[in-house]
Amino acid sequence: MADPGVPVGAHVERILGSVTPLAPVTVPLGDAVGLVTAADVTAAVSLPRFDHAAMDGYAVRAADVASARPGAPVALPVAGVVAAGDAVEPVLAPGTAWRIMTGAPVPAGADAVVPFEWTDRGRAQVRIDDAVPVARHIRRAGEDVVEGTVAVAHGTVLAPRHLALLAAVGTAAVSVHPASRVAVVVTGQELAVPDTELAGLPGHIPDSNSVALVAAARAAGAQVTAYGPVPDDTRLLLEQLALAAETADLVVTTGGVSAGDHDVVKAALRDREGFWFGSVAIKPGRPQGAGAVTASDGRTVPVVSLPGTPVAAYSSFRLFAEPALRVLAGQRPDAVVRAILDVPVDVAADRTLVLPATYVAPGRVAQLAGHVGHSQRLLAAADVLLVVPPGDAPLAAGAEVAILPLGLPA
Ligand SMILES: Nc1nc2c(c(=O)[nH]1)N[C@H]1C(S)=C(S)[C@@H](COP(=O)(O)OP(=O)(O)OC[C@H]3O[C@@H](n4cnc5c(N)ncnc54)[C@H](O)[C@@H]3O)O[C@H]1N2
Ligand code: MOO
Repeated sequence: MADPGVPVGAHVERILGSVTPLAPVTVPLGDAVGLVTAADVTAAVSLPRFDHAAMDGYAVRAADVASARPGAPVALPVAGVVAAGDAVEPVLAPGTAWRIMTGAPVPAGADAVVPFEWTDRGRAQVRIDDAVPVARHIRRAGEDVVEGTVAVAHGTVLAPRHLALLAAVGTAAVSVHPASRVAVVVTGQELAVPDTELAGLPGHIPDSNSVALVAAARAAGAQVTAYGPVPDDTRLLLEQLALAAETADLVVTTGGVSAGDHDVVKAALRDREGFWFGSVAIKPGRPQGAGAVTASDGRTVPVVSLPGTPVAAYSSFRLFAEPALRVLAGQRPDAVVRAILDVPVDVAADRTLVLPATYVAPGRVAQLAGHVGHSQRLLAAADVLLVVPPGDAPLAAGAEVAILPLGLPA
């Protein structure tokens, strides 16, 4: 009877056991997109920084124009003009108006802005056709963010909107966990780099795992270096692994982890302290390995060893390597996304199934027809992978299921 394998969650936990967030660095906002804040960021200046006009028009005291009605206007002398960027601190005397542009500081003493459309746009004197309530068309200092309060919290994945907010509250640089460095080491003497002329090389196939995993790690925000293909030789593999660990925060290997005569990754690492090779209760992706090596500078570099079969390599990367990348980046390891099944799916009693599926409507997914376990064509055609945990009965239409989205992050 085959080993049922350890549960998916237990294997994730094993990997995360040797992963800690990367030490924070301070980077300019322009370099921070996609990185995670390592501390709360407080506002250096309020937003808005000062009371400013929200419309082009006239700053007034609301009381001075309270009697204005269409047909019974009020006239006020215009004391001056202030535009956005004028380095002035104007003062409004009672019974006067300042001509003011959107974004300009509201003169002290004014408490409302009358838009041009309600006036004759006069320059020396202005006719105001209607009353305005106090505070109308003024954006108050600090009404959005008050100086000294938290603008962006610790643990935020910095998107363009967060960077804009940080800039707006006077922040030029931010403390973040740096982008992780991932080494992808593919193994297998059958592998040829993709532009190799295969005609004279019977038994060889294009290396697609390097392409997939380099791109997947980049899409997850990592800086990636590819090593290999490494032939089935433990000495060469250990050399490449040691080299890879020197400049990586995580090493991902593919191939050579099952039961064959040439399963080089397992042969090279299985007896090392801290390494584990065995079965995970999942299909595809049953044979897996994990451990850590020590770089020459003393860093512990986690190693995630994925099976070579391309669909298993990709889905295992998403399930087992990405949580480690999230932790390195300062995020929570899990990023569970769910969808509703449009049609039932079979489950397995003893293992998680990973199945290609497409969206049939927003939030509703259906397994792709013709699933044969290792089809790279179906993986490429899918929108999501269903992650169906072990169970006793098929999951019904309408049931919620965890998914791995396959699109690129927005
Ligand atoms: N006797 C057993 N045989 C196998 C078992 C088992 O339990 N007992 N498990 C099977 C399962 S499940 C999987 S998955 C594979 C995983 O094997 P390995 O990780 O050792 O991978 P390889 O043997 O190196 O390769 C498997 C397959 O994938 C192709 N491959 C590998 N690397 C690449 C690449 N970079 N690009 C494209 N294709 C690649 C390789 O040529 C093989 O066809 O083991 C089963 N066997
Ligand atoms: O576990 Mo493997 O099912 O062929 O990826």
